[in-house]
Amino acid sequence: MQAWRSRTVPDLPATGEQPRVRAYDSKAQGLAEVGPDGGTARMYVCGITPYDATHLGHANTYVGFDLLNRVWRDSGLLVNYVQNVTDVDDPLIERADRDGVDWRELAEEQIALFREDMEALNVLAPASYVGAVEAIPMIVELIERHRREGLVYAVEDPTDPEHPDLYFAQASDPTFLSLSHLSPEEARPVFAERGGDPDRPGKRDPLDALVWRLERPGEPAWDSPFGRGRPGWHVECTAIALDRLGAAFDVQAGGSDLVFPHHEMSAVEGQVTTGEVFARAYLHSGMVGLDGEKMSKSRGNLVFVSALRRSGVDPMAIRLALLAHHYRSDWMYSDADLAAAAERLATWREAVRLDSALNAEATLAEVRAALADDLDAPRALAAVDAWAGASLAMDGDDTEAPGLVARLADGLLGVVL
Ligand SMILES: Nc1ncnc2c1ncn2[C@@H]1O[C@H](COS(=O)(=O)NC(=O)[C@@H](N)CS)[C@@H](O)[C@H]1O
Ligand SMILES: [Zn+2]
Repeated sequence: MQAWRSRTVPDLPATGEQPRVRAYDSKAQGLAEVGPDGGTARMYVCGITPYDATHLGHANTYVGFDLLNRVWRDSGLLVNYVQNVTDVDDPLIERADRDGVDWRELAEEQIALFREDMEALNVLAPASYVGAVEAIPMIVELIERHRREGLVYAVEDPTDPEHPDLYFAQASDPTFLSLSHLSPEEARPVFAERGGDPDRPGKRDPLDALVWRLERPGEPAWDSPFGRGRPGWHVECTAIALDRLGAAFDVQAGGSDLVFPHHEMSAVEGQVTTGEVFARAYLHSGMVGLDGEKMSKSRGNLVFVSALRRSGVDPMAIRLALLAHHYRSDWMYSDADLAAAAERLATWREAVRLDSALNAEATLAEVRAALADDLDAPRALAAVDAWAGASLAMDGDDTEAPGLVARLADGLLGVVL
């Protein structure tokens, strides 16, 4: 599937020894260096389920991990960034049914909107942007392999004997639950809340995840050696990541609501396939809320990037409103966030238009140090605030500085001044 267009990332001068970027790894439950010493960094950031796109929660997650992409590039690494689109799954079909539209059309229209929003927010496009539907052949191949190895079994469900759907046996990977650090008892309600079916009769373990749902009337279905049907959610990301990135890629990322079951399940299904870790680190962004509740499709309390853009809000102000909060923090969005961001944007733009200003090499070094420390964007923004404020208050004679800050704002923070 086609991704979107990315602005070129400006080159920035060296400022001494570059610190290796560290980020909080949910599995290790601590900061870990992420990415290789050299060569190509490999990152998989789970993509949208294409309806209600692109709300500020989605944007918070993609802008957050866009920083890692930019920091890696700035340190001289190439980046192989892969993102999926869950363009077939229960929630999408349910929404299409609710709105009386074809689920394919809904997906198509929402993916187009998502691409536009990502481009406007200056999020660098993934090298591979892969839809679940187009990935079905590789998903079927992976399930067939797991079936041959006895890792996937048909559920003999007395309440639904015609549909012995296929499930992945979590017991096949002893490291199951080591990503979320949940006990089976804690995991069970979370699984039920996020698309799982722990109470289905006939499963070997309540936490076993669906990998292939046999065709029901009115549901989309594709041929497979194990009957017409469609893929489960988690196996989609395992198949795409293994196909495009291979085993033990550097980072698997997404919002904190993906830790369990989604990333846990994708990881075990990947690990039993390759015998290696699925990802070396698992990074998760915090939840953006509105009026006291997490912004979510089910609640419908959503603020859309496209609506803000249509109302004349500069997408760079939206990006700055997001960057003002640490990517791992849960926070409540309010219009005040946007107003403050617009102010900051105006100040930065005024300062980079000065003919000369205060030297900005220390600012560049501070922004780099901040982002290398668990993508600390608020600290990076404060460094640029300090340079802009001081440069607007007194005459600086460095004619290179304004251009350098404009380039570092774009290259490292994705903020185009
Ligand atoms: N309120 C929110 N705040 C922050 N991130 C959010 C919020 N809601 C959703 N996200 C993140 O946005 C990304 C896309 O969410 S989604 O559209 O529901 N899609 C999915 O989770 C799956 N298609 C991943 S394979 C996920 O990483 C999710 O964690
Ligand atoms: Zn995913």
